[in-house]
Amino acid sequence: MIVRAEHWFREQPDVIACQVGGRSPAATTYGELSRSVDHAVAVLAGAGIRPGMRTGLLVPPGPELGALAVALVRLRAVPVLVDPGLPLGAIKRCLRQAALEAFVAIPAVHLARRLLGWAPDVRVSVTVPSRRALGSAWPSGVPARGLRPGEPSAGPDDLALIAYTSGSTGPPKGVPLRHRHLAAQLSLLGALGTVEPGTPVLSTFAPFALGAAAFGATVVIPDMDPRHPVRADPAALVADIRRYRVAGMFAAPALLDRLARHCVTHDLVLDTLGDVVSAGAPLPMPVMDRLRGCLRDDARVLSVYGATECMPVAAIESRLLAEHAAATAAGAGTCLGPPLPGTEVRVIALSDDPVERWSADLAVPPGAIGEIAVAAPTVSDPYLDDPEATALARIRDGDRVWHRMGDVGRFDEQGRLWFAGRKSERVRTAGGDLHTDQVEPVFAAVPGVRRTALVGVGPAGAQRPVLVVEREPGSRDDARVTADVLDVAARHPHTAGLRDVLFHPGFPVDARHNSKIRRSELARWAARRVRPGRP
Ligand SMILES: Nc1ncnc2c1ncn2[C@@H]1O[C@H](COP(=O)(O)OP(=O)(O)OP(=O)(O)O)[C@@H](O)[C@H]1O
Repeated sequence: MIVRAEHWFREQPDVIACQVGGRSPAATTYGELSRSVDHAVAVLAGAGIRPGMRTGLLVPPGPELGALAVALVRLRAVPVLVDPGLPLGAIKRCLRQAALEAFVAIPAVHLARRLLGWAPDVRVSVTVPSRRALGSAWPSGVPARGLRPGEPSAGPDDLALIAYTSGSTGPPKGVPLRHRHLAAQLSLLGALGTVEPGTPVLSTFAPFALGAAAFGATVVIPDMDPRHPVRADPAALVADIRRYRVAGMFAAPALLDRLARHCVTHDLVLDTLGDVVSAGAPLPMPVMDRLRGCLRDDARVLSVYGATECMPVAAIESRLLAEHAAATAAGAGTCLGPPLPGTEVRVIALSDDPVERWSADLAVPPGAIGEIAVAAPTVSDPYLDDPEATALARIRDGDRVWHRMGDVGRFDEQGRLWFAGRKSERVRTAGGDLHTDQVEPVFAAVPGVRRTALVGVGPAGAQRPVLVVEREPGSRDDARVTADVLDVAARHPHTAGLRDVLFHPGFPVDARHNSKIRRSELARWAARRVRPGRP
């Protein structure tokens, strides 16, 4: 990754690497970024950052973050990236688990660290002034000492960074990624053809922005609070997309929906956008349709499937997704597309127990539903300091390792993978398991329904399925929506047993993408409103 970024410093010094959008725009070229990296290397090394040091990096998206990330990698330190939108207690837990030795952050984060007792063992602390150019605003008086000539750069097996899962089904888990994992991610991202040198790409997710810079793109950073991506102002996003002639965009489904709704209301077409990448959760069919309506006819919308532990696994373009719309609406799940090159996917029997070693009898018959398992060069190291979670997620197979995605899915006859829901969120009724993504899309077209979440109330094996509905703003009354939902439910064998419909004002969602519904939380909420078991 570092090698690739350095390549663009030399190759296209005058091309804009980072364009901060919004009301205080600022552009940084690759040449300027290169000088910022040199400066940051000198400052970080002078402050005492050494190879292998785990370094919390809590700096908002922008050229500073880019320069610091490259500088840390050049110093062979290990950046630790934590989602800023997590609850404070979860941030503390992540930082403690990472056993940080150094901390690079903006003043507000340093203040929080001191007040809340985050990362008490940190020996090196570096403050980055908020939203200012590194070169001018960096504290002076620090002994500048860069890399000594001949110092080795990071190799493929060296630890590159520590990321965290988004924590939508439990506490976030630490994911150590080596340089070879990142290289494999970038090569698959490159093959998707969405990021080109010098092309303006807008990203609402910092790691994708860093990845785009590795391709020499002009990364447009919108003025938004990274703690709440879904609250980003769609009018400001549209303004950035137009002003900087953005050709590619990365955003999670919930934010794409917000953007598309704004465009529909104001009759806008985003005619510079040729490529939109969505990831983090299924791209619901109504969202995809709405989004397509705001793009050029030849624009591509790619829904990418993967996880922090192995990204990307599969991808599907909206036209192919649309071909499966009827199947999805009938309860087949969401098509994820074929596995990407070099990524082997198998479907194994559903179980909540660890599986130590691979054996042939783990695989389900072709087409049957089970847990999605992946073996690929992108599969990360075991979880940080969490042998229990690792045992539940990894299967050894000679010199390979299978990563259990914790997702339920299947293959179709064309070798395409389908998503049925998350394993831990399946609803276990007396009549068998119900999978959330085979149920919720059935109700996507019911008037007044914005989205739904299937949850179970009661003990596993005797759970009562409850459909929780989030209404369209200003929509019809509850009784009519309920009647329509139950009417649609009665038309499909797998939903015919549904009796309970509840209305919720706003679903709890994950901190990173604000797109994954936190169904375990909704299940507790529902349990207070319906009686368990059959009436
Ligand atoms: N295109 C997609 N379609 C369907 N689901 C997706 C897609 N992209 C990502 N996901 C979901 O996101 C999951 C990966 O999310 P991530 O790595 O951010 O953490 P998480 O698994 O949600 O976190 P935790 O394990 O802490 O709950 C996948 O396993 C899958 O459930």
